[in-house]
Amino acid sequence: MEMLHIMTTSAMSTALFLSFFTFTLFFSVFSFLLFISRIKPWCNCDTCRTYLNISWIAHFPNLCDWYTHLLRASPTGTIHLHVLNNTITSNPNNVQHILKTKFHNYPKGTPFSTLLGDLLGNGIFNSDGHSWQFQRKMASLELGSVAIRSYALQIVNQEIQTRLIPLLQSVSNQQDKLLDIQDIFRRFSFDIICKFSFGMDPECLISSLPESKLADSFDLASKLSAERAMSPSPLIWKMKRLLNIGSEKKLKEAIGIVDNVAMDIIRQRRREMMTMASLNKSDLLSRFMETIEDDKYLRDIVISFLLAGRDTIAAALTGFFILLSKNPHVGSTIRQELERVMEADQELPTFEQMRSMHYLNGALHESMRLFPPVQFDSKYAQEDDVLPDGTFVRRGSRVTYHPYAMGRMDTIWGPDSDQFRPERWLNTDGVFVQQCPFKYPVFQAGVRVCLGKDLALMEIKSIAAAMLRHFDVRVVGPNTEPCFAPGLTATVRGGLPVQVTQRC
Ligand code: HEM
Repeated sequence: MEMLHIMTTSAMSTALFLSFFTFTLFFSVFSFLLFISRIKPWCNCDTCRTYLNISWIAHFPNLCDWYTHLLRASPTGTIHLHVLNNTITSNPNNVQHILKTKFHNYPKGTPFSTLLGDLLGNGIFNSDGHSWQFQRKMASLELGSVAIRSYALQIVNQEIQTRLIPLLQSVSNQQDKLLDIQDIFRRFSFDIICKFSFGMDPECLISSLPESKLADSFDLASKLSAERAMSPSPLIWKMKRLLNIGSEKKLKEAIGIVDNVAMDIIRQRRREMMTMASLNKSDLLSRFMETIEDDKYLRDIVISFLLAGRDTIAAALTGFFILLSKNPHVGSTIRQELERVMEADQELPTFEQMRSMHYLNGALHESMRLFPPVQFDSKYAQEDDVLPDGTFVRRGSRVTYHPYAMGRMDTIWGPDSDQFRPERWLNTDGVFVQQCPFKYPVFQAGVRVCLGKDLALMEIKSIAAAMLRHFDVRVVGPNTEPCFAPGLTATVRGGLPVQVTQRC
């Protein structure tokens, strides 16, 4: 009887496995046919051919430079990559249409959320509809509060004073000592965003510059998730994930490490909250914990913040120092402003002082115009639509707005669009004037505009002020015309070596 039971169970498992396998196979073939019927992998037009045989590389350092060239030449500021089923636009009216007027027709969509789903789960960055609305409401309340802004300023200042400045001092005035400043900014911003989100210090910027298992696993997981998008068909990475092989195996392991750290912190915080009723922590996790009971959901929310607030800041600072190195007069003008606004013995600016640094603000906005941290961003059309420039968008197709190209369009910024000119952002009284966000969607724009913009600008201004007051930073080597590595945010391939000299 026992034997019969075991045999029946085993036969049932085999049958189940076979049905699952057959279903997966049929589903895969069906999806593949659907996929090739929607996109045109065989398109022979000039643009698609150049994309497929990568011949753009002979003339442009980066894919985004080639797109910029095509978008500049297009009378509507819009192009179509048939093989990717992707409409790419640099037209501000189209951007306003996608991000605001017809927002509901252009969600992130399942193709995007599936790519990042294993890492981000249902976090704000990766969700649409009710889940997104709920998180957006909560996050904007929290991020808008005075308490959290002061907490953020306090952790930024502490990291600058106790880690960044001592580290730069230790390498300064040594002709043969080069520092990868991009790596330093990534370490800095990872420490900050972990403290801000989890109340946990990963100590990435301590003087020995240690390897951090969490930072490395998080990097690897973001990189491999983004690389899924480069796979010729989603079926390939999905199959690798099913079989747990190659890059998907590595991705699973990296996410496992991130998950373990995150869940340990969450459990530990719950215990602290239960045992110490008066525990008064200011980080986002503690604040969200008061409303959300599901620990997995909490993990997803906080991990989205790590992604949103880490590489973006490092990319913004890296671009800024590349441009300062080529335009030293801008650095001198910022220093004059710092001297005017701050006390002689003052280490770091206050919120009020930052608000009155109009030239610095202009210089930062100008550098993100030329080197936006998020170079492009895609949505998926839910229904057929026509963009304001007359471009037809088919249901289910991808639509991309391109801040990198938009920052380099003469039609938007005038014939000197390729020049780094902070004055562009100032009125005749020298006061900073915001540009239309649909012309400058560096922080996105419209309904899903970045929630961390003010915090980001505070962090970047604090670091820029501290570094410019104390040091001269000179980029060494060819990276003043950077080559970017593929990924979700702009990362200079091979890092950014600089020489640091302490100012008297
Ligand atoms: C220079 C720095 C930053 C830039 C350029 C930037 C840019 C962006 C962009 C382009 C998006 C839209 C992404 C998308 O929907 O695919 C976004 C969303 C978001 N950002 Fe930022 N960001 C920066 C810093 C930060 C920081 C420091 C935080 C958090 C403390 C943050 C929090 C968020 C959040 C929560 C969203 C999602 C908003 C939503 O979907 O409703 N960002 N950001």
